[in-house]
Amino acid sequence: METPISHPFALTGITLLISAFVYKFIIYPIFLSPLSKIPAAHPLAKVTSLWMQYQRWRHRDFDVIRDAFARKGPYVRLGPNEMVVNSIEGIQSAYGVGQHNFDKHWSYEYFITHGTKNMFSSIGKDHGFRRRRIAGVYAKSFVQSSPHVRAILTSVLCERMLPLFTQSSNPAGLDLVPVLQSYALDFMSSFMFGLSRGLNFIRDEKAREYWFEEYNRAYPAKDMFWLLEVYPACTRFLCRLGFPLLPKGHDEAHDMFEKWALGKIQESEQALNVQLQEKNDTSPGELPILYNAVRTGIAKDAGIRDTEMGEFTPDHKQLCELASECYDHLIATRDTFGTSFTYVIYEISRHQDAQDELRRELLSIENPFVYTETSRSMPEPAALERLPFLNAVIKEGLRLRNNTPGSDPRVTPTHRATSSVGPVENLPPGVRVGAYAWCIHRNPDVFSNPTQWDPSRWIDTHSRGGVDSGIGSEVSSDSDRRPKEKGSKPDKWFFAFSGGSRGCVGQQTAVELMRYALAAMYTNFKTTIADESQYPGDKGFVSGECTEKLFVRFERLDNGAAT
Ligand code: HEM
Repeated sequence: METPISHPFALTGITLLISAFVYKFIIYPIFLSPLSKIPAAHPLAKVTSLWMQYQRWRHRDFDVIRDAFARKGPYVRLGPNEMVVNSIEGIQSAYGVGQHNFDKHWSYEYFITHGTKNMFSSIGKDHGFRRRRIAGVYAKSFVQSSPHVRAILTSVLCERMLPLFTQSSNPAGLDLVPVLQSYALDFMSSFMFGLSRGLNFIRDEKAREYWFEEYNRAYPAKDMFWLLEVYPACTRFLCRLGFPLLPKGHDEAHDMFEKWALGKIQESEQALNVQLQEKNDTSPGELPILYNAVRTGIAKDAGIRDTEMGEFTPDHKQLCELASECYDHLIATRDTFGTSFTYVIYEISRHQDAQDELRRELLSIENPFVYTETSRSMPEPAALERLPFLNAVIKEGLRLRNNTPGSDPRVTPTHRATSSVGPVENLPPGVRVGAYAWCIHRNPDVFSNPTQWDPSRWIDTHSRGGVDSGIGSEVSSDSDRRPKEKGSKPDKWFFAFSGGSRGCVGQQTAVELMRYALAAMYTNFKTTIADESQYPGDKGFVSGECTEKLFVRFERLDNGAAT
């Protein structure tokens, strides 16, 4: 009797199946795919994404990618459908604007909260639409001129942070990481909800510690592989089966933050309602700025006119959308600002000559930020913006310490048949493309002695004409030393805030916060490193568990006069 396998049709079928398999999974990716022209980080990367996923699981992904760039050049293949880039042309393709803007990878869906998308987790037109609602309140012109922003900054800086530095006479120093995280979180939460509804972590250490602990449960740096690379639903299912992939209390911590954010939204709605009904001038700092911007956007989309805003009451779905957006900006702040800014201060504290130069510059302005029991005279934003050295130390710090452990992945979009990334053409939709500012900022052809902290690389001593701090300024100055002109090579390669239409919406605010804090600190204090044994310097990332510590000594100067 004839066995099924010896039947000629069955044999042909199996042969065809094997041929199709070999073609699709071996011949096509190795020889025919547009990605086959890109050197692979590892031979297996040509045919399977498992090699890269294994590196991610072991937290070795960054190391293997950095080594691959060194060995293979600026375009490296990580899988049959994945590549990373380390050139400005590559970045401009993947992180560009408009037509050139790629979609975000699905892993960003992890940042959906309250069952609804926010700007960070949305793609395509939906993203642009959400971003337009809030871009105005993050614009430099708004941040620098709003009396509410100034009131919040004065309160957080002069009533919370500077008194802490003044009291910090311990020779063992003050751990700066949580303090600077708190500075940004206190400011941003007040910017969102109004000063009296914002966080107060600089003063309330216990509340801060509890929040940070829960945060690490909700966003466990070590376990993010499971949440970002394996579908969260699948991860949760495996956890329910008993696999300990996520820390205990992960879901509860998430729920706690969602409830907390929704509560703040309800408080802000009540406060705003009173402000709209009374039509009085809101006390400085009390307007829930971000909440109001998102709420106005939602109301306008629902057809409410400006004159009817007082009668608008968001329903539950709209309140969730408001909570999701505002809470996401707190996550963005927690994950980036404190770590990057600590590094800026770390380098200034290690380089006393640079610190003296910075202090001289800060004391040279018309209204220096001298802080005493009775005087809190904050300079105007433009006076700080035009200081070349102040802006240079910020930019140099951000050059060396800015990156998340991941590559902020994009994917070639579905709305066109093929895309190009730098010289690599004809990429089909769905190819994952990533980049690391950490690597981009250490290119020796762009940044001489790239691993050296050197703020002078951001200063031109001879140029003339309009001055641009390179972090969003256009101010004229009489000094011979000017920030590097916009469009210079290092400036073009500056990628700390990412780029294009999905670049950091909070960058002007972040830089403003840094300028003011540095002006306050270095006009009035001298800083030195007390203990850096638990600090990774420029080797670390932003986000993560923030277990790093940097102890800094603060020495009060006599009314800001340099010692
Ligand atoms: C030094 C501090 C900061 C750094 C280095 C930084 C860096 C970045 C980067 C690299 C991105 C792009 C991420 C991606 O493509 O996946 C981003 C996006 C974003 N950042 Fe920041 N950021 C900082 C501070 C802030 C602050 C203070 C806020 C507060 C609002 C903020 C809010 C955001 C938001 C909402 C996005 C998403 C933008 C969008 O999807 O259109 N960031 N940031």
